[in-house]
Amino acid sequence: MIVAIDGPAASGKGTLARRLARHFGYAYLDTGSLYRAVGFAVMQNGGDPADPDTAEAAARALDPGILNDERLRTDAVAQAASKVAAIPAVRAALLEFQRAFAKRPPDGARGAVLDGRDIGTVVCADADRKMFVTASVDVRAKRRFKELREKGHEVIESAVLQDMKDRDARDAGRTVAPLAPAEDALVLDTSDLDAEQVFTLAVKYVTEGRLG
Ligand SMILES: Nc1ncnc2c1ncn2[C@@H]1O[C@H](COP(=O)(O)OP(=O)(O)O)[C@@H](O)[C@H]1O
Ligand SMILES: Nc1ccn([C@@H]2O[C@H](COP(=O)(O)OP(=O)(O)O)[C@@H](O)[C@H]2O)c(=O)n1
Repeated sequence: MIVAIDGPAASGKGTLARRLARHFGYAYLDTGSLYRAVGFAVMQNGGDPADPDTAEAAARALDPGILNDERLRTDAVAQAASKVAAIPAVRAALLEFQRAFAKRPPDGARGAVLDGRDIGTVVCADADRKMFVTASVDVRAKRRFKELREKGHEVIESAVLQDMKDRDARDAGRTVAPLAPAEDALVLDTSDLDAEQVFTLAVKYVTEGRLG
């Protein structure tokens, strides 16, 4: 069973994906952390995340050991991630890792949940279940602001909102694998739903293949 979850920043995809994976005993891959790790590596070397050769080299040299590093979770790294993510050679370099994870999940798990921007459209276009989790940009910026504040980051709400708008525009506007719901995805607008309500809907959908 492959479950694909896509959506814009701070829509709640990671929260949902992690919980679904735990519930069903599936493996979980946060594909955004791959792009964040590439953006972070370029920044560490003082490079330009928008430079194709620099970003591709960082993607090819990616060390999966860094994927859970807290330093990837900043807004600056998110911006760099969305710049490297618009480069086709970077996406190509990361594709095989994601597909292999979905096909042969680690630890013999019987399924995999992947979240990102292009899982249902490109990485796992034949996924058994596809969801597109979204919410208004104001709601998403509030969620991310609260999350970053709780982690002790010094952030300004208006800057988080502006960063999110910039990133949404870059992710939806790029030519390769733009952010968009797959034709056969279940769209869940979580603007007025808490994480528990979203999880309940998603469990029903994964189990039954539909909501009605
Ligand atoms: N339905 C929801 N309602 C309110 N807050 C939520 C909801 N889903 C997730 N959150 C919170 O919003 C923040 C962003 O969620 P996250 O799952 O990281 O989003 P994404 O993976 O889409 O960027 C987190 O602090 C999370 O706890
Ligand atoms: N499958 C994916 C996942 C992330 N990304 C890029 O990586 C950036 C960071 O993704 P993320 O999922 O960690 O971001 P959040 O939604 O957690 O804020 C996004 O803004 C996209 O540009 C992508 O292009 N394709």
